[in-house]
Amino acid sequence: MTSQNNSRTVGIIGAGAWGTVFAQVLADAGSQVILFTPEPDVVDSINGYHTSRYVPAVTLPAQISATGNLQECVEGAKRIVVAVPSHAVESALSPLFGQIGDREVLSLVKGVRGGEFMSTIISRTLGLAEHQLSVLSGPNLAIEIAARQPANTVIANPDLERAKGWADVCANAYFRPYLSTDVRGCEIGGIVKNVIALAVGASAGMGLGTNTRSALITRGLAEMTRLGMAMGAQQETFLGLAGIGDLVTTCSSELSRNFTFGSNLGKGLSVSQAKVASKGVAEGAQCCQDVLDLANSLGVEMPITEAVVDVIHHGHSARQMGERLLGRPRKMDGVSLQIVD
Ligand SMILES: NC(=O)C1=CN([C@@H]2O[C@H](COP(=O)(O)OP(=O)(O)OC[C@H]3O[C@@H](n4cnc5c(N)ncnc54)[C@H](O)[C@@H]3O)[C@@H](O)[C@H]2O)C=CC1
Ligand SMILES: O=C(CO)COP(=O)(O)O
Repeated sequence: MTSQNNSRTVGIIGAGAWGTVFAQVLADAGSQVILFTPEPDVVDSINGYHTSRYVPAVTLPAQISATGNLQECVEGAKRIVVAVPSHAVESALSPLFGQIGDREVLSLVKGVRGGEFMSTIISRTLGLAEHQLSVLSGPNLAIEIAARQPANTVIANPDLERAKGWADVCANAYFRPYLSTDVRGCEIGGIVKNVIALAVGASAGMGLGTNTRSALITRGLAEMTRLGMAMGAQQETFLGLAGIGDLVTTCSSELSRNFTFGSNLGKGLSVSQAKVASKGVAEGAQCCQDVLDLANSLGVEMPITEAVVDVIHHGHSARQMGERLLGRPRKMDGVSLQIVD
């Protein structure tokens, strides 16, 4: 099936859980959507049966088709969405360098690599002009949205008209975008919440309850905000959907791969066992070292992130993580904006 070359055709690169469900969001808002994935069984399943193993028990709208040919995905598309995991962004997009023209691009990716945010890497890899890329981030568990449960999100671009353009294309009866000019803040929120969800998941896996969860969410918000402020983000972003909103969702749901990954660690699985058990990419495990490196380069203190890195990369147990955080020196309550707290 090929896309129709009209103003409502969107090409999505990446047909995992979020790319596929976002295709449904766009189709329900009136677009034709063509998904690219290198997985032939997923192409066949979407084109032949309107189903995908990434979103079980969901029948996708007829306006969605799939292709294993990257050029076919983008050639008829008026707008382009990037929905691959952070580690695959460069390999997935590099064949398209210089071919996007003046079309608008939207990143759904939540990750950081080598000190660079996804907006920077995607823009460079595709050869985009300034502000051609918008970022979508918020409390958006794909499986809930697949069931058309109400969800809000944030679309960010320093040029608000471009963010509005994307909001017009994806707003529907159950999906409501808010707007922001704070791309960096939205990206930091979407990254750090995954790391904190690993810690919260680990505490849940150890059998700990809601007090521990609230403590980690609150102090996690402080870490996220400190890093964001040190990087020029706006403080209010972290009190919005892309900050506390996504943090609460990801730290509260067994639908979250990061929460589940952490929970498996808390139950005693090794990092490699937890990775095998994971039903999709857990970006927090992929990116926690990058977040810590970024924080260290700026002199920002992120004790929960540091403890997560020690579990993911240095063989610490979930129990050791808890002991270490509880043994820290006394602090003042509240979100201090001092980079060292
Ligand atoms: N699943 C969710 O609820 C949400 C996910 N996100 C973010 O969206 C991004 C993608 O996540 P998911 O779709 O959930 O991942 P997933 O783990 O469900 O699927 C990953 C997809 O990427 C594809 N892929 C891998 N390498 C590729 C390549 N080189 N070229 C093209 N496709 C490639 C795989 O074939 C697979 O279809 C992540 O950064 C995640 O944090 C953001 C919000 C919600
Ligand atoms: O970003 C998400 C929810 O907003 C998805 O979280 P997980 O990647 O942990 O499943």
